[in-house]
Amino acid sequence: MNPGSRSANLEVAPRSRGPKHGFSKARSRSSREGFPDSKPRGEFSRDSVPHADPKLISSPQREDRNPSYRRKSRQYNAVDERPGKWSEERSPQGPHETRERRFGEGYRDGNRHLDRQERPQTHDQPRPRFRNDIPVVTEFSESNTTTTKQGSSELAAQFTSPPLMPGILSCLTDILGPHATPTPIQSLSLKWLLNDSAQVNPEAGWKQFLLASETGSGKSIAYLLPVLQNLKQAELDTAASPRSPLTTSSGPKRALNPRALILAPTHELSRQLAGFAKSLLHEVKLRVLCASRANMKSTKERDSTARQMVAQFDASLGNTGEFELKERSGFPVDVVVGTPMKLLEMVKGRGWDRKEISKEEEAEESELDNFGKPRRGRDKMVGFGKWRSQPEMGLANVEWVVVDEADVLFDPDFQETTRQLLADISLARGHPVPLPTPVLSQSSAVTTPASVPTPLDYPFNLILTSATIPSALATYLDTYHPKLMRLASPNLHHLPKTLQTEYVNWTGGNKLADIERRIRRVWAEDASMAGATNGDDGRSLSKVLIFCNKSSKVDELGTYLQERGIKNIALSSTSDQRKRGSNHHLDGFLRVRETGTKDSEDAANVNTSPTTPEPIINSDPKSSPHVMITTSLLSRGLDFSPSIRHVFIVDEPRNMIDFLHRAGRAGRAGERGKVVVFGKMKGRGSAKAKDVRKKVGSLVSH
Ligand SMILES: Nc1ncnc2c1ncn2[C@@H]1O[C@H](COP(=O)(O)OP(=O)(O)OP(=O)(O)O)[C@@H](O)[C@H]1O
Repeated sequence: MNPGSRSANLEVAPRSRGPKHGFSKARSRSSREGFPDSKPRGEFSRDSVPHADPKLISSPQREDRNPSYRRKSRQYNAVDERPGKWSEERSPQGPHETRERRFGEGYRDGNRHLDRQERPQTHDQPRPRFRNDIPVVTEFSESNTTTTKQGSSELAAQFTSPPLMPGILSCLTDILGPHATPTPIQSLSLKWLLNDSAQVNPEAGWKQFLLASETGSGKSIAYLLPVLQNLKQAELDTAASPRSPLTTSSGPKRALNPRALILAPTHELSRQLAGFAKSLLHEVKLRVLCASRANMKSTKERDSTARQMVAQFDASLGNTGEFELKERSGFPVDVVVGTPMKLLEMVKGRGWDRKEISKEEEAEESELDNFGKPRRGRDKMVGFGKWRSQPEMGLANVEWVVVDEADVLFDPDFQETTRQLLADISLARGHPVPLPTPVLSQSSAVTTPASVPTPLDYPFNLILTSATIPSALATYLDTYHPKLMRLASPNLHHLPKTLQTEYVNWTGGNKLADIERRIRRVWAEDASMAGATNGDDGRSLSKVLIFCNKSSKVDELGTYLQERGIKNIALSSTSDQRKRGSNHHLDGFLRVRETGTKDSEDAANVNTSPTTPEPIINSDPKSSPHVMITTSLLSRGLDFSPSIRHVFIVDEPRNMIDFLHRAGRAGRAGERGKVVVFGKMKGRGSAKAKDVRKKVGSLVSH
């Protein structure tokens, strides 16, 4: 810990003196691509923003000081928020339902809560009011933030200090290029997680960390490097007594006994993370499995077992022999990536969360669901024993757990599942922890303080990552993880520095036509830029990612653009493409890596060398989709291609957290990007619209 620390467990990386964003290589590439440097309309002057005190994120003084804002505020009134505008997002099912909606169509990934939103809703009950604005953390305030002047010298400026294993380092170099340097959050992670001497909890030996940094700042590498290196090192250390997952004393034998779990809110993100982890392991050969239900080629998901999953996983590797089965009876998978609900299903057996009912009840209930509708699919399976499958995964070997997008997975609606899994791991490892009953509310209070909550000391290393720390997560961490070491980048809770902001006014006519016009303008600018720089005939037309609040709007906009010759992919939680068992529905939009490795069914994104600009394949928007329309479903964690240089926010952001994540799908890894916020300039709701704009402005990096 730095001598100058005011807080015992929080460190913020010092501001880099090098490239502003810590992505030197990527930045030079984006410069080559000639992204316009001019300051966009509606952007606040970065100079007017005081340095990195997150408390000032919503500073009301900013626009007063900024003449640009006063001028622009006459032009843009941002967005309409008439009472009842969000009525479709409000749910008669109570706060659970409401929050599922608010977090973007719910992340329906094997998470039972999330399926509820798909059920028919009645509209005769009072609708709960939304809290429009979840404050973007006051947690990292000056009072407990260390600016680490002394600490800066201790932070890694290279990936070689502290040393990475040669195999991991060479894969990392393949991915990022030879000149890549760690981003601030990676420097912190290398210092605190990789360096064994930096034990935070020496008595217990288990580490608890939060990695918090803005979108696209490399949090995946920040946690993957220490986790993978540690796993490999442990394997080497026990080489004399070979690892034998099936011989653990506690718990029954399982096909899978991973040593690390990575939890993510969607299976799309799980696949991408699994693929990324694999790309770091070509040489050190640890085995990563993405436990995504949709991975299975079989449509009968009930028939899928861990054994089948591993078999398919092997098949997807093309029989390269890269990951050999070490024991005929077992599958030495080291890392399993998946949604908490999917992993729980593998641990407890599918159907573990269904209630047991009597035969009479069964007869009564089997035909109709709670809403009186005929049961279909999985919901039809009632009655213990008929639908419950055998557990497939053991947890006794788990020594590392990463909770990616921790603010979602510890959100009051999802934390029950996440914490159940963490408690199960603890139990399997012989150190049960209490499963706390109270769920923390959004406010800083505990809703049902049955007893004084006891801090959770899990018997494994726990890493939480997030680009945003809502107050609910801050409260949760304060309550249950007081010893957790918080590592934060200085740009936390701001938009990436390379992301510009632009406001577009609705013309007052057809909003869909306004959106179409703005898309065409993007391509016109691209074409003229390409023409001006290298005579390119428009091959470098960029792609546009559009976020709506509702599935119905996604479909409507998709159809409208399609009819006007703009091919697009409209994707919401209910889209059939999501069920196909791969990330192919995101093809052309996710970042592609160029090592020749096949993008396998279970998410293996291949490596890319940043020295080679990403190829623009079939860049005609008439023949291949250049527009993706979606909801917040795809706003979390996904590493979108640098060819997405524009994110359109066409519906009023539900809160600034959601906004940061949506906007952050562009401007990643030092690439230039632009977030275009559509809004209504005049008429009702202008006060709130100004408020939205003010808040967005205060997220701009300085
Ligand atoms: N040190 C680095 N130099 C250059 N590029 C990097 C570096 N670290 C990571 N990247 C690249 O940055 C991109 C974004 O990384 P990543 O997805 O881990 O960001 P993130 O912080 O997890 O974002 P989000 O909050 O949206 O999940 C990836 O393509 C990754 O390869």
